[in-house]
Amino acid sequence: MKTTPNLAPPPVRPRLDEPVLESIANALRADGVCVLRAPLPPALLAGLLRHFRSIDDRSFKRAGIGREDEHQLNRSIRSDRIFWLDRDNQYVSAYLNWMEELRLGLNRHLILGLFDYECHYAYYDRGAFYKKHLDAFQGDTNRVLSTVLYLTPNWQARDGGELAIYPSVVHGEKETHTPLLTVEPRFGQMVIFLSEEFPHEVLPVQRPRYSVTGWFRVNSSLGGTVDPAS
Ligand SMILES: O=C(O)CCC(=O)C(=O)O
Ligand SMILES: [Fe+2]
Repeated sequence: MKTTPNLAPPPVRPRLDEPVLESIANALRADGVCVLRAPLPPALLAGLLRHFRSIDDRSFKRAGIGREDEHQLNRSIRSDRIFWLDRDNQYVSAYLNWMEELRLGLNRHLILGLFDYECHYAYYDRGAFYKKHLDAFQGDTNRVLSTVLYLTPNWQARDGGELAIYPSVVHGEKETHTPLLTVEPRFGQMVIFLSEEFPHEVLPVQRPRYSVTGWFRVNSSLGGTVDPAS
């Protein structure tokens, strides 16, 4: 007799506990950056990675620089491939629910006026990188907070692909080349930082690297239209 596989129930609503929210808000207020070792349940992480891996290679696009011009490709700056997310998948939907709780919580704690969240999967094949950049230029964008959730299973130091975050560049001062901190892309780890503040780069990857990158945005559009995700 054929048996139906015993599928685990979907992770309906992973909780964002108040103490965790407070620690994120405090770190962002004090340092502008926050690293969380494992904020999401393993079942959700596994579901996301399964979904990520099930997507056809051809659906992943070469990432452009700047949201407005997807065609402005510059492989010397970045060589990852991306897939924008929506609520079609139950695990993505659960992730977006958690992010929505975080958005509301951060608005309560930090009065940031975060309006929405957009995110994509990012796939870095062996040899891929993303050179030093800012996710937002002051006054020129509505991205306020950048988030990255890492999904590479069993990451080891020799796999590379660390995220190096550099100190904020003060106008007129020389840029430093020593990172403020280096985030290892360990499975389940998440980093959140102020998009306009910190230049950062993804060091060359030695083994396929999986992540979910996203941005909390403010609605800075005129005339009531929110600019769409590219
Ligand atoms: O994956 C990371 O660690 C950072 C990615 C990034 O900086 C970006 O996509 O803008
Ligand atoms: Fe970035």
